[in-house]
Amino acid sequence: MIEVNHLVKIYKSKKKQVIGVDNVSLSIKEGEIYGIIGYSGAGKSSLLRCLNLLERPTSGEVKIDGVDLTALTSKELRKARQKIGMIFQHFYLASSKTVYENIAFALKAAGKSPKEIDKRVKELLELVGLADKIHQYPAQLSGGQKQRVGIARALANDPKVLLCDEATSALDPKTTKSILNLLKSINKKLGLTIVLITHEMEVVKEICHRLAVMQDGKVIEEGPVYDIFANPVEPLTRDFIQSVLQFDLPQQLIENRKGTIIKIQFKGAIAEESVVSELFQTFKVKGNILHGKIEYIQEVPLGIFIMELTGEIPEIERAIQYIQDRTQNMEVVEHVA
Ligand SMILES: Nc1ncnc2c1ncn2[C@@H]1O[C@H](COP(=O)(O)OP(=O)(O)OP(=O)(O)O)[C@@H](O)[C@H]1O
Repeated sequence: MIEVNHLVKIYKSKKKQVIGVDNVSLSIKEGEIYGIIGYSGAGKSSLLRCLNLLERPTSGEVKIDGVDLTALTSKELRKARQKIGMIFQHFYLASSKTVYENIAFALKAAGKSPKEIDKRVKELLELVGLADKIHQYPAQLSGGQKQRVGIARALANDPKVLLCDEATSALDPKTTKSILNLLKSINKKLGLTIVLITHEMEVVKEICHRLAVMQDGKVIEEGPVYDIFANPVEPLTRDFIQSVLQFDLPQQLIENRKGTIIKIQFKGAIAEESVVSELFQTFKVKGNILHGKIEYIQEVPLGIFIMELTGEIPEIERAIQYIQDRTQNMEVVEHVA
């Protein structure tokens, strides 16, 4: 659906040049929600804006449905852009126009008749749950409602792709969740491909299928969200995951313990099995859970437990082997002989 090949974006001024995107190649599948995460200045906006050529890449290709956007004439590009909707952190609604007029504007620009426009605006407002706000002005709406208008406007001309530029960053957590749920349901209902940039792992965890982590203009890690949560490779990726799943115990707490401290990660179906309770039935060890959490990522459980085991050393060793065999993912944090 979206192919990005060796994309480079360099901003040049008289005095210096800044690299926004540094040789990024990506492939985003049709119907997928694809997240791009990174700290401020990592190059997320530059990359996203190159996907619809709001920024023209310095070099490289952006193909949507096999068509290289960088090779189109401006007329062809205007047409191609109708298939790529975009929503923004600060909504960018026209303050002097009603909700109806804000959405109708996008349809008028695409040459639709007044009758078609009327029908479509009403359909879109139903879809985003704002039918009762049709004649309100943006100033009369909450942030979440404004973003719903932004989404309706972006969907007006039946795009195949929706680009979301920090679409929930200006919203409180509850409103963020409701906008993410709306995006999720649109993705399912319309089969829309969604690309979103964010600096919040919580957003990624909530709705993305795949993820790219950006740093200094480069994609440093990429893959299915579950796999990245379960096995982050790069330190920056671990940092982002820590913000959602606190895996580590304070060193002071570990130092005050007398037993062997182990960290177990349960992935997928095993997270729902009774490995821990079977452990205590099978071996003469005592266990003290110091930390435990199960998160659901794409509805698949990912569990983390940090436990202190006490008892005879050979029995602890057998217990550790048992957990290792069952989970294939266990680490001894502190071994106390
Ligand atoms: N129009 C521009 N002119 C010059 N430099 C730019 C321009 N836009 C972005 N940059 C630079 O490119 C780099 C990447 O910026 P970009 O906005 O893409 O990052 P980001 O990850 O989206 O950050 P943020 O989350 O703060 O928006 C930064 O060093 C930035 O200063």
